[in-house]
Parts: sequence; structure tokens; C-alpha cells
Amino acid sequence: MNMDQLKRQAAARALEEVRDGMQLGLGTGSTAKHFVELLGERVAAGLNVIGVPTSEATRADAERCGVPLTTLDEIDHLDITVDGADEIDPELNLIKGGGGALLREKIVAAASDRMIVIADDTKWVPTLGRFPLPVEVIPFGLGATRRGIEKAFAECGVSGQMAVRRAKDGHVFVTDGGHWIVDAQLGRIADPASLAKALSAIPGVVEHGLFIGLASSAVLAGGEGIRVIERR
Ligand SMILES: O=C(CO)[C@H](O)[C@H](O)COP(=O)(O)O
Repeated sequence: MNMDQLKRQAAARALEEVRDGMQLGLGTGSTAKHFVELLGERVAAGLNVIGVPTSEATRADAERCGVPLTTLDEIDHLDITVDGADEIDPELNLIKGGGGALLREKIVAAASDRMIVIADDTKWVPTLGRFPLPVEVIPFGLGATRRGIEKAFAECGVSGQMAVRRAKDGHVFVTDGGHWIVDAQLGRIADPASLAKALSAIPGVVEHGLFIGLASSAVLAGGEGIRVIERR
């Protein structure tokens, strides 16, 4: 089974948790896209749900698949958010933002009763940090913000190269919120909760890709089948 089939399997397993009448957060990325497509098939067959997309890309996918959409201004909570991740550790802390949607993804996950993370099992790691940590920043004053980020890294015992993310065409990547992303190659983040707190305190940092205590469960698809891991 190839990687894409594993992602679809994880998405299908998460779909089993969806009940009629639910309000759903719809994640971003290639795995979350499978979930939106499968959800669209269930909606076409009569399932009554409504979704909040975490990116303009997911909004377009959901519209194409016929999934009814709303916003967090129109409803007061979400039952489940289903989203992918770039890394998942045994505490179900995550690195997200490889697709650049971390800000809306975190707002939507935080508004949800449950967050189910779906992934192929290559995303499972003993310690976060091999995947570059995305930090969403305001372009104004970027030099000062970067120095603040470096200080936070030093205080939390990590270090590594930082680079402003670029799109395939070479231009600076701009998020749906109009911000930039700095990707930091940290290698190993021993204390992700402390680093998350330190990064959140920096003026100029809009959000970062450390999702601490947000995921309720992870559905991991691998060669030997599907594993569902619940947060302890
Ligand atoms: O955080 C994300 C987007 O901002 C994605 O969930 C993450 O990058 C995983 O994507 P994929 O399912 O394509 O591997």
C-alpha cells in the first residue's frame, strides 16, 4: 500500500467517529483532504454535518465535495476537528504547519471538543523536532522577531537554522492571514511545552506549529494496519 492509500485509510477510520448533526473542523493538507473527500461522499448519501475549514484550500475542497460550511462566528463550538500533522509524539504533542495553515488550524482545534489527528505512521516520532518548526510571523520588524525567537530557543535549550519560507515560485510564502512563516531546523525539542510558551510570548510571533495538549487521539496508518492512540 502506498503512502496516499495509508493517508486515506487513516481518514476513513476518523470518519467512523462522525455522527449525524455534528459540527466539524476540517484540517488542511494531503491527509485532511482525503477526509474531506470521504466526508463529501457521506454528505451526498444523506449525512447532515457542517464544517469549518482551516484554510482557503480546504474551503475550496469542501465546496467541491459538497460539504456545507460555516464559521466560528456562526456556531459556538465544534464537536470534532480532523486534521493531519507533520510530527506526532507519544504525548500527542504535534508539529503542524508544513502546509502553512497552522494559525487557523490551531484556532479551529482549540474550539473543538476533540481533535483527531490522522496520518501515515512515518509521522510518529519519539521526540518532536526533526521536522522544521514553522513559526508564523508578522513581516514588520522581522529582524527583531527573529532575535526574540533565537532568545526563546536558547532559553529552551534548542538551536538551529531559521529560514523564511518561500513558495515554489521563489516568492515569500504568504499565509491565508497575510503573514510569513519562519521554519526552524531544531533537530530535537526536549521540552515542547516550554518552547511553545516562550514563542507565544514574543511580539511579532502570530502563532507557532507546536500543538500542545490539543490532540485527543491519533489515527496512524501503516503497513501493519491502523493504530489508534488516545491521549493519556
Ligand atoms: O499542518 C498542516 C498544514 O498546515 C498539515 O496537517 C501537515 O502539514 C500534514 O500534511 P500532510 O497530511 O499533507 O502530510
